[in-house]
Amino acid sequence: MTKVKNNKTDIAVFKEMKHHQEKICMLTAYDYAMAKCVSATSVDIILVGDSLGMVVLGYEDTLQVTLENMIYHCSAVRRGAPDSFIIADMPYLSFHLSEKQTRQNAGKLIVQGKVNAVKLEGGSKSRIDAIKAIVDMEIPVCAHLGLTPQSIRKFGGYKVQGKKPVEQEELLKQAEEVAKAGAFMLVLEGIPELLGKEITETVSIPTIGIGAGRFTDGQVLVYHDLLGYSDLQPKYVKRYADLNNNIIEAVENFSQEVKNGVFPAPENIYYPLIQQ
Ligand SMILES: Nc1nc(=O)c2c([nH]1)NC[C@@H]1CN(c3ccc(C(=O)N[C@@H](CCC(=O)O)C(=O)O)cc3)CN21
Ligand SMILES: CC(C)C(=O)C(=O)O
Ligand SMILES: [Mg+2]
Repeated sequence: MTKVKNNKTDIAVFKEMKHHQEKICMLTAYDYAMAKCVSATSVDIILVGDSLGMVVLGYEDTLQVTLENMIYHCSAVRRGAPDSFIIADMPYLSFHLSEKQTRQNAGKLIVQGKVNAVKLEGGSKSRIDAIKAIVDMEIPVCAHLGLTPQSIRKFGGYKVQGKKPVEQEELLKQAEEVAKAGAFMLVLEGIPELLGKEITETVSIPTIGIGAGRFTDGQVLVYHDLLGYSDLQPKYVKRYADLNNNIIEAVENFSQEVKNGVFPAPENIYYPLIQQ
């Protein structure tokens, strides 16, 4: 199988990857240092997710994240990953109120946040209109369906969506509609594996799953979750590192060495006095 050449700035690459059944890997990043690490890997897409409200800012949910928060973090991620394909989440209330505000906010993420594309949650009639308005501005849009975290008040918690046949039909219909509206990619979150497979086989655009099983065209996780750097452990997360505990151990070693005078050692000192 020939690997699709990925210059990481052309959205056509992702459609080709779907066509060649080459898995697409997406990961979140929220600042300069994280973006530098992620861009040093084979990860194809960096997502500046509104999950930053929870994992970086300590909010209870993603609803309080502002456009200014997103722009601030996007521009830091861009500085750390100058050549990567970066997608920014449109935060709650930034694409719900009017077409004019939707267009203005998407434009600000592109111009001030310096990202390549924006992502917005939902597939209702007004969300479809929002996707069309942004695509009309030559901005690539990634759609996001299923367990959309900005709908937590409506869902009454982070509950797997599309368990009932009527919900499955509705999600399949919405997936077709976001693709028809011009979305170039679709994130599927928190749905049964069979539905993730059906949607992926039905739509022409690449699907990226998080808690959507094995058959989506790619996978996305939250940086902190895969590194063991958050407390959240939903079923779909696999931990590849144990950062929380590693950090606590390292910081405790530092604190002990300060308290017992082991740090700083002579090699950490400018022009150390001769030891007596
Ligand atoms: N750190 C982090 N990771 C995420 O993936 C994430 C965020 N934050 N914040 C925004 C949303 C919230 N997300 C969540 C949060 C909790 C569950 C959860 O507890 N799920 C249950 C499923 C319950 C059911 O069966 O309906 C689980 O046990 O996995 C899922 C997604 C996904 N997003
Ligand atoms: C989990 C992904 C899909 C997301 O939307 C986020 O990080 O905000
Ligand atoms: Mg998000």
